[in-house]
This record gives sequence, structure tokens and C-alpha cells, in this order.
Amino acid sequence: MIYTENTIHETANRGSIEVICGSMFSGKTEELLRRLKRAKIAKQQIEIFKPAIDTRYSEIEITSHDRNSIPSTVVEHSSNILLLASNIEVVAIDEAQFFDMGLVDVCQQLADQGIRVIIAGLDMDFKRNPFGPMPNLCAIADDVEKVHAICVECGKLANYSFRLVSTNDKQVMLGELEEYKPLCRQCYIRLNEKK
Ligand SMILES: Nc1ncnc2c1ncn2[C@@H]1O[C@H](COP(=O)(O)OP(=O)(O)O)[C@@H](O)[C@H]1O
Ligand SMILES: Cc1cn([C@H]2C[C@H](O)[C@@H](COP(=O)(O)O)O2)c(=O)[nH]c1=O
Ligand SMILES: [Zn+2]
Repeated sequence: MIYTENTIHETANRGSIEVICGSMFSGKTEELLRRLKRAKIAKQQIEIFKPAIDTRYSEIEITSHDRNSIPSTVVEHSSNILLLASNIEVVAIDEAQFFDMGLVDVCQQLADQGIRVIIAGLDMDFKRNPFGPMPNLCAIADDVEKVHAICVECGKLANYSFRLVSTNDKQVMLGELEEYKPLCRQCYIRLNEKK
């Protein structure tokens, strides 16, 4: 489903929290970029943050799997975002699952200051467990958009990110199509049993 614009942040300078979540390849970054493009057209002051851990495509840009990108500020800790977001109307955060739990309070504080906060991140890890601060961010959000990839096994909507590398069991492991594939429930269960 295409995100239907919420008129609250379009018409008034009111703070809000929007979350875009889903599996890998579900279009989270593209949806984030789309919303930022519109904010730019509206001449709003925007600032984009990503966690220092995610350097897959670029050290300094947010980049989608289709290589669309926008410059961003890399931060080590969520508290840095508060310091860097003065005089900003829209704060965007990509790969939010990699941030510390402090991100939840940071986003609440920013929204309370009247800032529109847009967050994109994985809702679940490869084991289908909630990932980092994402469940708490969904809980405090004004709006949550769950986007879906296409299951590479059967073509249905995919909810899960299946890890292809069985030697690494750690929650954090950066990767792309070589390391992960998006799957629907049935295909995830089937492939997991084969492991
Ligand atoms: N199985 C798939 N399902 C959907 N999109 C896919 C798939 N594999 C590759 N893609 C590509 O990934 C793009 C989405 O990339 P991106 O926004 O970076 O996703 P995310 O941030 O959710 O990982 C799609 O537009 C599509 O071109
Ligand atoms: C499922 C899962 C993913 N990761 C990593 C793999 C990628 O580097 C990012 C997700 O990027 P995307 O923009 O959503 O495609 O997260 C991980 O570390 N652990 C996992 O369980
Ligand atoms: Zn499937």
C-alpha cells in the first residue's frame, strides 16, 4: 500500500513521529527518501542521520538497494542526534534498528519540540525477534507504515529477512542479497527447517 499523506504534518508545525518498518528489500529507504524529497520541495529544513555501523554502500549517504541516495550525518549514539537537530523541521533516521534504546526518548523529545521525525528500520531480525528500539518506536509513533518485499521463493508478500549465512548467529551482521533473502511466512518456515 502506498503511504497516504498525513495532513497533520503537512498543514501545521506540529511534532510527530512516523515509522516505516518491514523486512530487508521492502522499500523502507525508498519510502524515507520519497518523504524527504517532498519535505525538501516544501522548503523544510531537514537533517538525516544513520548509525555509524551501517557503511555498506557509503560512509556518508543513505542509499537504497536501487542506489538512490541522499547525504546523511553518521552518528555513534542516539544522544548525538539531539545535539545536531537544532533549527531543523524534519529529522530522518535510517537503519534505526542499529541504534541504542536511547533513540526512543530522543525521538519523543524531538517531536515534543515540534519536529517531524521519520524513522526507517527493520522491525525484526533474521530470527524474527523484534530488533533494537524498533518495537518501542512503533509504540510511541503517530503513524506506522509496514512495507513488504516480495518473497523470492514464491512471489507473495515477504515479512521476514532470512539469513543465508548459517555460520554467523549474531544479531548484527551487515549484508545484502548474498547474505539475506526476503521470504513470506510459509517459505521462511520451510527454509528454516531445512537449515
Ligand atoms: N525481493 C524483493 N522485493 C522487493 N524489492 C526488491 C527485492 N529485491 C530487490 N529489491 C529492490 O529493493 C528496492 C527497495 O530497496 P530499499 O528501499 O533500500 O529497501 P529496504 O530499505 O527496505 O531494505 C526495491 O525497489 C527493489 O528494486
Ligand atoms: C535481518 C538482519 C539484517 N541485518 C542487517 C543487514 C543489513 O546490513 C541491514 C538491513 O538493511 P536494509 O536497508 O533493511 O536492507 O541490517 C542484521 O544485522 N541482522 C539481521 O538479523
Ligand atoms: Zn514465499
